[in-house]
Amino acid sequence: MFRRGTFVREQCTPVSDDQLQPNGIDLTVSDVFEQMDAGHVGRDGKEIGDRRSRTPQSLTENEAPTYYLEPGGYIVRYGETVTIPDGHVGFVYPRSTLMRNSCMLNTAVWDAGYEGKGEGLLQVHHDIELEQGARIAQLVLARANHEETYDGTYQGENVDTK
Ligand SMILES: O=c1ccn([C@H]2C[C@H](O)[C@@H](COP(=O)(O)OP(=O)(O)OP(=O)(O)O)O2)c(=O)[nH]1
Repeated sequence: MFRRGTFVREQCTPVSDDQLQPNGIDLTVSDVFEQMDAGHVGRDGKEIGDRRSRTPQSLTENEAPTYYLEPGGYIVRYGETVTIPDGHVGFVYPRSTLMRNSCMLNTAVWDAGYEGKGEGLLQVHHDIELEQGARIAQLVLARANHEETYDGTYQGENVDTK
C-alpha cells in the first residue's frame, strides 16, 4: 500500500507546502548533467561516465535561472535529501506537466535505507525550459518487506550539496 503524502514529507528535506501531494512529495530539479563518456556496467564493478554540468541561464534580468534543454537524454539531480525508511520502497514518477510537454523521467528502485539526493534520467523529446528549483517529479513510498537495507556506493550521495 502506498503511504500518504504527509508521511512521505517526513522523509524529505527541505520541503515546502507546495510540494505536498495527496500521495507523495514533489521533487525539484537542482542540477542537470550531460553524459560525455561511456560508463561501464560489469559483472562485478560499475563506473559512471564523465559528465558535463549544464548551466542555468537568465535571459532577462528578472528571469529565474532556467535550463534550456534541447531534445536528448540528461541526468537530473533532485534538490531534496530523501530517506527511504525501513519497511518501505520508493518510486519516482514524472510530474504530469513534464510528460504532457513531451518529456519523461525514467527512474529505478529507491531502496529501504537509502539516503541522499538522488538522480533520474530526463528524456527530452521537445525543447523545454526548466527553472532551477521547479517541481518536476513525485516521490511515492510503498510498504515493502526486505532482508537488509541499502548500503551501496550511492549511500549518502550529494547530501552536502546546497
Ligand atoms: O531512479 C533512481 C533510483 C534509485 N536511486 C537511488 C536510490 C537507490 O537506493 C540507489 C541505488 O540504486 P540501485 O540499487 O538501483 O543502484 P545500483 O546501480 O544497483 O548500485 P549499488 O550497486 O550501489 O546497489 O540510488 C536514484 O537516485 N534514482
